[in-house]
Amino acid sequence: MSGLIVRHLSAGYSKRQVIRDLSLPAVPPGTLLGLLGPNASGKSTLLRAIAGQGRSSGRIRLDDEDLNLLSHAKRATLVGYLPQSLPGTTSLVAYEAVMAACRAVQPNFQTDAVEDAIESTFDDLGIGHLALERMSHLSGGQRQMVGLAQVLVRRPKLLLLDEPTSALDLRWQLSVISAVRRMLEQTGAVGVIAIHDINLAIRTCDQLAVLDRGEIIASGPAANVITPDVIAQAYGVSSRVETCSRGIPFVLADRALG
Ligand SMILES: Nc1ncnc2c1ncn2[C@@H]1O[C@H](COP(=O)(O)OP(=O)(O)OP(=O)(O)O)[C@@H](O)[C@H]1O
Repeated sequence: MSGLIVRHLSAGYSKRQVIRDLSLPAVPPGTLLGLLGPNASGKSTLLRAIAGQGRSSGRIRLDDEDLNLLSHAKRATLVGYLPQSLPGTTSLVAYEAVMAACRAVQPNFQTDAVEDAIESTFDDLGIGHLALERMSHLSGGQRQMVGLAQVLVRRPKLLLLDEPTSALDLRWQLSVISAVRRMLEQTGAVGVIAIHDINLAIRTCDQLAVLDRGEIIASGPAANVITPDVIAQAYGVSSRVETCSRGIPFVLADRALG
């Protein structure tokens, strides 16, 4: 089967197992899975494990390839992973930072092809005006967008994004998510995104999975997953799930429980 399959995954750190025997719903090509869950529930640990970083065991298949059996270099060409931390404040300009990220993974890429890919990625994200700015002169949100460009430019078959909108204002959140969705639709790649904004996740992801203490407590389409019970269990919050004028559910968090 095509797309991403994650089954019976366990992952953690030297002194701490965070995820035990976790399975995700299958993520078909061209679609986006949103990972929700409270702080420390294991979202980053899960994304890192799928990216091949840190200790893990279990089955991770992408389009019939077992990612755990691939070399580090081959896996890096297929998987684009954006960690939660923002790119560093180097003296490189944004264009060079994206070029360096591209070359790190695909050193044999033709210069013309890399330049075309960088320009179209900057255009897709609407950040052409940042291309010649030094990374050290960019705001946190601007650096986050350049970090995303470093991943999207490689057109990976699997996109793993750890809170890619955490530093962005409302307009750039929408712009970035649209660029990600367009890339998935155009290339048939698969996306998994960890995100704290439940309402943004409902509107932009094809399916959701809610993590709590390293376990998936609900998964599937937003309408089935986002219920006051699931929100109370995961976040310890009393909430209402209402329906907007476009028929899309949205969450109003009322108060912390207990
Ligand atoms: N490098 C590390 N070494 C040891 N434990 C870690 C390490 N990184 C994370 N943890 C622990 O793993 C657990 C899960 O953390 P993780 O970062 O995966 O959660 P998260 O859901 O992404 O959280 P947040 O929403 O706050 O980013 C936490 O208890 C955390 O303390």
